[in-house]
Amino acid sequence: MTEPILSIRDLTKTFGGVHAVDGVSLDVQPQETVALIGPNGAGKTTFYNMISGRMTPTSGSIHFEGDEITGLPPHRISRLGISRSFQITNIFQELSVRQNVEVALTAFHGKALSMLRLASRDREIIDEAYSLLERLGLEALAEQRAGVLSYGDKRLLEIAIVLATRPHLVLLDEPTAGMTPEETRHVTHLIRKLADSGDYTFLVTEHDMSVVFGLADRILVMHRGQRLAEGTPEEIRNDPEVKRAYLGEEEEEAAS
Ligand SMILES: Nc1ncnc2c1ncn2[C@@H]1O[C@H](COP(=O)(O)OP(=O)(O)OP(=O)(O)O)[C@@H](O)[C@H]1O
Repeated sequence: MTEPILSIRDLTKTFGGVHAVDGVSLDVQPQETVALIGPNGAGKTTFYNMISGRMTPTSGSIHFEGDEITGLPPHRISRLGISRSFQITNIFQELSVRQNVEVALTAFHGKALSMLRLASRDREIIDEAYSLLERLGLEALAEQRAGVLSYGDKRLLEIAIVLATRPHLVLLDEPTAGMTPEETRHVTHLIRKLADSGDYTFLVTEHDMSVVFGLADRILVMHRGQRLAEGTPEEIRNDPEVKRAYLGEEEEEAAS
């Protein structure tokens, strides 16, 4: 068996008396797509924030590619190869779709981030930008101003920008949140293709179960900060405890 790319042991975060994440362990193998799911307040965001360095764990450890990264600041973690896609916060609205990816690639390749550099039209960067846009199905929109893209296409551009930094592990935060059903299907299909290419390892949080079951090789279910279950989509779909946790949530909502 290969070494996990990400290895998390007994990760815990408490806020006062609240155990937001309570002793959760997880291994992610290279090229795997793992989904992290759970009802509202399960601790998913806190778990993610600890991996990306936005929050320091109360206890437990996180190893990435064999090195301990527990408690490192976000910029160090990102430099080591973990990238997190936020909801369209990295996009330069006034630049074209292509230029947005070129800026990310230029920064990644350590070249001077000037418009002059962009204007010089470095062949390597142009080719790589087009290849990324093609992988995200955005090549026809390459010359559009990013600000006029649909919400779904902006989220795809955000993923292209994240991939431009050649991350070894990509954290996708609800990649289809706020999308129409058609956009959701399209984005799920594209991420599945990226995952199937074997070039990426994904850790995904998502509320939409059709997306989770369409994407994940393995699913970790959290509930009230703890690990409730872990398994293949099939195992999770049929797990009575998982059903109960989600049904319980619906019953609570119905009663309130
Ligand atoms: N900064 C904080 N201070 C205090 N409590 C917090 C803080 N962040 C999260 N919590 C609590 O920790 C628990 C887990 O929250 P978290 O946001 O991680 O859950 P989640 O699974 O991401 O939920 P959702 O699906 O609703 O986004 C909740 O009870 C929440 O109120």
